[in-house]
Amino acid sequence: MTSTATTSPAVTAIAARATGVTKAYGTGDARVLALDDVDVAIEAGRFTAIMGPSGSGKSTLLHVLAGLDRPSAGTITIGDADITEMSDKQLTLLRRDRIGFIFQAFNLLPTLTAAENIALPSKIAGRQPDPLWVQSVVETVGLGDRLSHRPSELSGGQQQRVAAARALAGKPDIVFADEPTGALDSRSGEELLRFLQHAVREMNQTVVMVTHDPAAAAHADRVLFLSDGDIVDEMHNPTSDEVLEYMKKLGA
Ligand SMILES: Nc1ncnc2c1ncn2[C@@H]1O[C@H](COP(=O)(O)OP(=O)(O)OP(=O)(O)O)[C@@H](O)[C@H]1O
Repeated sequence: MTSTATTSPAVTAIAARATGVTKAYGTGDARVLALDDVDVAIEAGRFTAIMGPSGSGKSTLLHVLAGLDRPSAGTITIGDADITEMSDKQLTLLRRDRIGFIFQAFNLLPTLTAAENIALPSKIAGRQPDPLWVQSVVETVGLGDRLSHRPSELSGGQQQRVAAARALAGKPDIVFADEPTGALDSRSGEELLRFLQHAVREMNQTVVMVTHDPAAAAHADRVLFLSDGDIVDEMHNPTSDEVLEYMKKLGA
């Protein structure tokens, strides 16, 4: 017997969506199709990891979703906004006001303290961040008395946690992280991933992370697998071993 809808499916808000997204680089013989007709919805309040072999299109997908690069075809929405319709200026403002970024290189300003680095994006935007929110981000990131230190006085792991706190301080609609643990030792990487996990589970943030590391991907709620420019599969609440096995199947 097939059961008809006795319970309605949970309605999940979509933080970002790609529809029919293609990204080509170069022309003629040198043309590379980095993304080939990708459709994906990134759910709000969840931690999504993007994995795939080298050259499969992970960074390109992250960059077009985040409005750092424009697709050759297809549409990207952030919340209700179609960012592919936006002018460069509108896109810059959207990135500034609604998106948080964490890159492999921490990109902190060396002359500012950790606390000043965290506050900088809001300051540039002329916004007064919610002090209680910033306090909870800073407490969770566990930097304690290091907040008054400059980046050169912090370990790589501490610097990346400052960068993560900076990305979250403005309470963005979505945070994009490109290989955020790539330059960290495994213990520092684990601390950063726990912080991102906490930001999603306890603070209802939305995080999308590209990673090469199955152990990092296992911190996510959902892992998307890319191969040759398209999403070929996904896993929910995976273990590191399950992700590793699947990556072997993809020939990575
Ligand atoms: N600016 C560019 N110009 C030309 N080709 C590019 C450019 N950026 C990426 N590509 C090509 O697009 C494809 C996808 O690249 P992308 O960097 O998105 O893959 P990736 O999965 O993130 O790779 P990796 O894991 O090695 O970082 C590759 O073939 C790459 O060489």
